[in-house]
Amino acid sequence: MFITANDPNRTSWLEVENSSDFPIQNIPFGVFITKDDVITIGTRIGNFAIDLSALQMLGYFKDIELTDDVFLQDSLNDFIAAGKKTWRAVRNRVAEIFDTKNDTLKNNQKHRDVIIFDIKDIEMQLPVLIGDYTDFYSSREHATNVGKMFRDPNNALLPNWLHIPVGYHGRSSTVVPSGVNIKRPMGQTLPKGESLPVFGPSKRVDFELETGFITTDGNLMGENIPVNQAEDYIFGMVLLNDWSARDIQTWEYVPLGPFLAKNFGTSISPWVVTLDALEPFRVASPTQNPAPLPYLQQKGDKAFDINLEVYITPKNAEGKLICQSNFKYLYWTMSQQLAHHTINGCKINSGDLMGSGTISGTEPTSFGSLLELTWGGTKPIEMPDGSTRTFIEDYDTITMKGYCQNNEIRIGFGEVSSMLLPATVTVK
Ligand SMILES: O=C(O)/C=C/C(=O)CC(=O)CC(=O)O
Ligand SMILES: [Ca+2]
Ligand SMILES: [Mg+2]
Repeated sequence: MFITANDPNRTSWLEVENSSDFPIQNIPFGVFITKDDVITIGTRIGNFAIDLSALQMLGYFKDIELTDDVFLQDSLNDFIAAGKKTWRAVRNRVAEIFDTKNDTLKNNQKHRDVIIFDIKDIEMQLPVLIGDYTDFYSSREHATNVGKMFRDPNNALLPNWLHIPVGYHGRSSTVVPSGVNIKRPMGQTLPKGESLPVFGPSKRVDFELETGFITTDGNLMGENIPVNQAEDYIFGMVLLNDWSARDIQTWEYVPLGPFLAKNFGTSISPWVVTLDALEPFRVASPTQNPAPLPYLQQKGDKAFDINLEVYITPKNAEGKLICQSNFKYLYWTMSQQLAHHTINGCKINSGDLMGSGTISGTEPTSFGSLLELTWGGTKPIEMPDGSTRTFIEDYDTITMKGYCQNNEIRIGFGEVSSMLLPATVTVK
């Protein structure tokens, strides 16, 4: 089916500012609650949230094969399970309904009243019920920087890294949407020069600039998803902040990898931007040398040109843009990550979340974590209020933004923005 929703010349009868991340060509999916406490699946155009369950009930999706109440849900899981043809049909239809040339809904005030909400009048929720969360480690620059600091500056990249999209299984219970604040974790750390650990609040809380992709059911247990079909099983992408406690991490990670340093909070942006919407921004990923094993060899361009930004904002003070990176820098693609994840027969479900791994580029201003930006805390960042940062302070807000832009359209993700709260000691 043709992706008519991507027509760059289409305009909407809903007002959309030029700088908006959500023109009529985006049509992301999310879950929101209205002032009347109705929870529903919706989309967004400009600063308007659109209730898809109301559109379905009022007959606007009549000829699309959909189960009853598929949008009157508190998660996207069932809709995602319906598969790519259905997502595409719904996006195409939403584009038609809100097209300037179509005045059916435009002229029906009764329908408009129950379908369209000002974005200020709704509250975004976690878009999916996340069964499993996996986090990859796919930026060569990030892996090299961390390897230099944590291990051996002369052999920064471990020998498996150029052959395997390395990852670890994370924890879905603490994945939260933008706006939910994160508490500084307590834990064990090994003070410098000591041989015994101490217990207390982490002193090195960090962010990791990542994106995440959300899957649909693609395989049975014991089967794999081939690399060149993997995109059929990717519903869409979000921005992701993998909050990380570096002091807890360095002490605990040997030999099984991150554990408590990374499962106290993972924040995601609430609107899932479909791969279909990102199609105009498809680009090549970095050349891979050595060539990966055949099951990881992909045909065609599998990366997307997504500009990424990170801001740090102290309480009641001016914020600062501290990182500018791009999704296209990643060495391993989402297709390779999904193919690798399933090559042993691991089952992927509708609503699983896969983190890209920290997205760093070659320039120091493109490093995707404070660990790298301040080089292990040795190069503090100056803030507009005169204070400095090595790691995140209590009441700092971390905001990540992401958008694609060409000379015709802008497709964005909005933001993921959350504050770090002080630790509370719950263990006596
Ligand atoms: O190299 C290590 O020991 C650990 C690296 C990380 O902290 C990275 C991680 O969570 C994966 C990523 O975001 O790239
Ligand atoms: Ca990470
Ligand atoms: Mg995390």
